[in-house]
Amino acid sequence: MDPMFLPYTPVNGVPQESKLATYMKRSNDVSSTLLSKNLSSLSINDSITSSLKKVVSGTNEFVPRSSPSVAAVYSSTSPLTVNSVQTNPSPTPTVPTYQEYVGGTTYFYSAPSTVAVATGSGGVENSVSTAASSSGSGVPVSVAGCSGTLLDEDARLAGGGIVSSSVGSDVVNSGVVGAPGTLTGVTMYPGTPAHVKAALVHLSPSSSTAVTSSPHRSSPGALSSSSTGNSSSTVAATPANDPSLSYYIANQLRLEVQHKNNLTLAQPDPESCPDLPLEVDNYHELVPLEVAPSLPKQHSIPYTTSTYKATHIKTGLRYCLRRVHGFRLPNSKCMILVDMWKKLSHSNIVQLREVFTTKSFGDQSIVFVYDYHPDSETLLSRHFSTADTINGYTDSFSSNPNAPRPYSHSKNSLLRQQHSNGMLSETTIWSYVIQLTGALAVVHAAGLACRSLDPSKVLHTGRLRLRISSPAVQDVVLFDCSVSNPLTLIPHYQQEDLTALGKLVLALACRSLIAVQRDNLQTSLDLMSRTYSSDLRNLVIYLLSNKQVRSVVELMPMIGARYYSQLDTVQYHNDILHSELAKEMENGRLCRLMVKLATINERPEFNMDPAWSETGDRYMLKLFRDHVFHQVTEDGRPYLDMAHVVHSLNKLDAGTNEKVCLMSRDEQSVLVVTYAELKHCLQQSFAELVASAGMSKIH
Ligand SMILES: Nc1ncnc2c1ncn2[C@@H]1O[C@H](COP(=O)(O)OP(=O)(O)OP(=O)(O)O)[C@@H](O)[C@H]1O
Repeated sequence: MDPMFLPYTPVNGVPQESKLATYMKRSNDVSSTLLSKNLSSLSINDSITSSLKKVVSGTNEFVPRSSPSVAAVYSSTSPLTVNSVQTNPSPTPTVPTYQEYVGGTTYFYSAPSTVAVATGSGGVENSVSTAASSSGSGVPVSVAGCSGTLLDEDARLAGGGIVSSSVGSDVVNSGVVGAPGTLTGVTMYPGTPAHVKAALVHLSPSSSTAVTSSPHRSSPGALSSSSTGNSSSTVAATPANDPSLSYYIANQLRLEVQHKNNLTLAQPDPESCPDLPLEVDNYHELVPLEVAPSLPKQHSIPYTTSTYKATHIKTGLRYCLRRVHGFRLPNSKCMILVDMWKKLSHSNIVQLREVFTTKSFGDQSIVFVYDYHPDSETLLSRHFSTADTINGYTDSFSSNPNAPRPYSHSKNSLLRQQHSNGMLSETTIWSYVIQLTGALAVVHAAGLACRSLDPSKVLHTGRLRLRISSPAVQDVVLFDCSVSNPLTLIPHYQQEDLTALGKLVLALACRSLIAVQRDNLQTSLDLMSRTYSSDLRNLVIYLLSNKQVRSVVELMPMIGARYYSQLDTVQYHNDILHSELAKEMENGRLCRLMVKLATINERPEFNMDPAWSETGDRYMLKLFRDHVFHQVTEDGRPYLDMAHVVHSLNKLDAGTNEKVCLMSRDEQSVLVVTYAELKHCLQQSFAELVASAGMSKIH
């Protein structure tokens, strides 16, 4: 049986079942001197008035607003003026009370008898206005630990005020929600604001009943009243501000990220790749990133290569491993270049992490480890048709590149491929040019050369983002041992890079790999001029000319003002991502808060104390949890309002001085507490758990 519903046994005037008794026991420890000192300095009116001003003036917040209740009811009398005895001379007073937790002390105040029972749908405002008009009624009748503290069956029957009451089988409004004009510093959940209700009624008449219901604390009484049998949840939708739009990452971006996460987390399938080793050096969980080609591929290096996603054993991070089969490192001179590549970092280059040789694959292989970019695609597969995927930089016309061929054949093939692949926009091509020249500029400035700037070695990693992949492979695999200094050939390779870039741009403009074959160059340039600007043509001509020493820096003036539009696009996208990130950062913060609440609330046992989560500070947190998550409508259906949840958790996280009324599940007691105190309770309780778990800190 839930201890909440134990038979009534007054302890210091507080019903046992309210659990506030346990809370008060802690407060009893406070010395009487300290108590009287606290009491003399206590001025509820002041604090409430100030919080009232704050709330009324500053906010047109959605939920929850400060409710009237406590201060409105008890505003006109000194908190120390005990006159409840006048209203109820019984030794066990019959007026309802509320309690307030101030600086570690719980104060109990009587509700005015004139407030009486606020029943039905009108009860909310009735109770408030009545309470506000009853001067001299809101007085503390006792202090925690003092005898004569009130809250009993009679008081419950008397109802009203803050204390939610249940008379017979009637569901009685708790009278906690008030007219905005009578707001105090105490927060009670007021339900959906009037303007939203009106909007909802206007937009969807069928939902009006749902949103007009006042939310109530979950309570047995309330639940029993849902005899209509309608158990559906009520969702307080806010059409003007759809929560899914306002609280969470945009859908398209979410799908993108989710897809990338799925790929990142993909696990190896031992059946499809039985030969893959379980571990290679510091990496495991190898997943091939390319299907085995049916025909042997033409490579720019005379070795077979394979690409895998792998997980680092120690860090759990994912990497891309490029394995060159059957390669034996002739000497370690080329490692100078590897070290230079490892130090080079650019947003358009796939970062090289390390290079090692291994026999784990059953042969002598060399493995290049790169950053893993999920869902990336080579430009070859993205922009060139499958029929065209033989390496276009060799001759696809015949096995003999020197064999003569008719001009019309080449041109027709080009036109056919351009037509079937479709044209890329000039903006896209310039975007590619800007990114690739940016990468080349950094590589060349570092004294290196890419040596692999062809469509199969440029990755498209989403949203027009390019990265040059597989750096350093050629430097190692094609290393000429006869050269004493590996850096001497770099200027030559840099010139080759520029030629490769020219070919790539031309191929993209013609959407054909055969466009870059020597015999087709003129035709391709003509075709290109038909659609694209002369600037782009001049850029290609400059890159393909070999009469001069070219430099990537000289491409800048050709790109010109297009840099600005590229920069604008990138920054605009960055702004969007930032705002999405801000949303998710807030969600992460709330998630951490909820994790803390969940680890504390209803914890079955802690340090051999089964009641740990049910008493003291933790009890307040439990009531707060109910206040945030377990609101119900008048007829007992769940009342779901994301805004209320978010708002309440934010206040908890901020530890505001605003007060909130927390009601026990049996609706017999109400605890008035500030968010600051709740936050303190949360921190204390969680710190106890962390310490007990033997951990230093959890964020
Ligand atoms: N760093 C990386 N992160 C994620 N995926 C990658 C990475 N590098 C390559 N890939 C993916 O792995 C697959 C194979 O890449 P690879 O470079 O081997 O292309 P390829 O066309 O097969 O080249 P090659 O002709 O050299 O075999 C491609 O789909 C590519 O998108």
